[in-house]
Amino acid sequence: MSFSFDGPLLLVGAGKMGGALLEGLIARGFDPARVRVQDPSPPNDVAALLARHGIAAEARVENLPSPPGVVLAAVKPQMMDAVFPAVAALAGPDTLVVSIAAGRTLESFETHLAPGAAVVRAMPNTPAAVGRGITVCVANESVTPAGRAICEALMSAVGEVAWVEDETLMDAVTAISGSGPAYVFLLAECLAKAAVAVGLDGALARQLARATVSGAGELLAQSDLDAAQLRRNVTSPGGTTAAALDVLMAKGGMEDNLREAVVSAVVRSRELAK
Ligand SMILES: NC(=O)C1=CN([C@@H]2O[C@H](COP(=O)(O)OP(=O)(O)OC[C@H]3O[C@@H](n4cnc5c(N)ncnc54)[C@H](OP(=O)(O)O)[C@@H]3O)[C@@H](O)[C@H]2O)C=CC1
Ligand SMILES: O=C(O)[C@@H]1CCC=N1
Repeated sequence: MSFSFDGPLLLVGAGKMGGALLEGLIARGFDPARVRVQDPSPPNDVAALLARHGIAAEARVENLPSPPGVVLAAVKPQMMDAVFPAVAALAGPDTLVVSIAAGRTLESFETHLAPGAAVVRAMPNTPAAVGRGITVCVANESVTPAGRAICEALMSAVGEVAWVEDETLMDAVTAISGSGPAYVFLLAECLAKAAVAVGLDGALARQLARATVSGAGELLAQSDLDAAQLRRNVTSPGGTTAAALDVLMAKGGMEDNLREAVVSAVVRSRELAK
């Protein structure tokens, strides 16, 4: 994997998502010596990752030997206006700014940067930590093909990458793939609770839920069949799955519920832009 930019990678906000990206990048060969991290108090698991690779977590990064090649802005959207102006002051003419903040527009970064600054708005997800993420990106007009290639190299190190040209689609992307892992983890939680309700002990319930959700996910990833066919393959006529799906697929069931949930996430993403 080649990461062809000069200067350090400056990660601003090494929390759950910034930490997951860094973990994935280092695991796939990004040189930790090129990383600077601004985060006054990373969570314990990220602090341990940084310590393992000799990376300091700095309360505020000020003295860089050269402008960062890439700034990865990964603080909470609500904090970005407070944090980003000082970070923007470190940027040079060739710095590529990549924001992963939900809702925050390209314009909200451009206002703090010199005219013509290259900015990408990206939406990754936490499976990036195990190289199984998906990131959707949109670039402003100043991002060159080389800038896109740098962003593509960074994000494809931790999973799949897709680009959109219409920034307004990013709210929908956020609601689907950014937040989506939480919906799947909730499914695993609910499955484990249901298992207990029908008589299994908690440990076996959690084991079955974890193996079933991750195994089904892996089958979906590896199979040529689509999700609907894989579902039909489990569903013997008149059998147990059909009995369960009659409940889940009833009007007001999972499809309606998930659509409402996604719409709610889209609305929230738009609110975070303000
Ligand atoms: N979590 C996810 O699945 C995804 C998150 N995102 C986006 O990633 C961003 C981060 O989200 P997430 O990782 O969940 O949030 P976290 O709160 O886990 O991470 C943000 C980190 O920034 C730290 N921080 C606070 N102040 C500063 C500062 N002045 N300079 C640098 N860092 C600071 C926080 O510390 P402290 O906790 O002490 O405040 C925290 O460690 C958000 O914008 C979110 O929209 C995008 C895709 C998926
Ligand atoms: O919940 C959030 O706002 C962030 C963005 C997508 C996933 N987590």
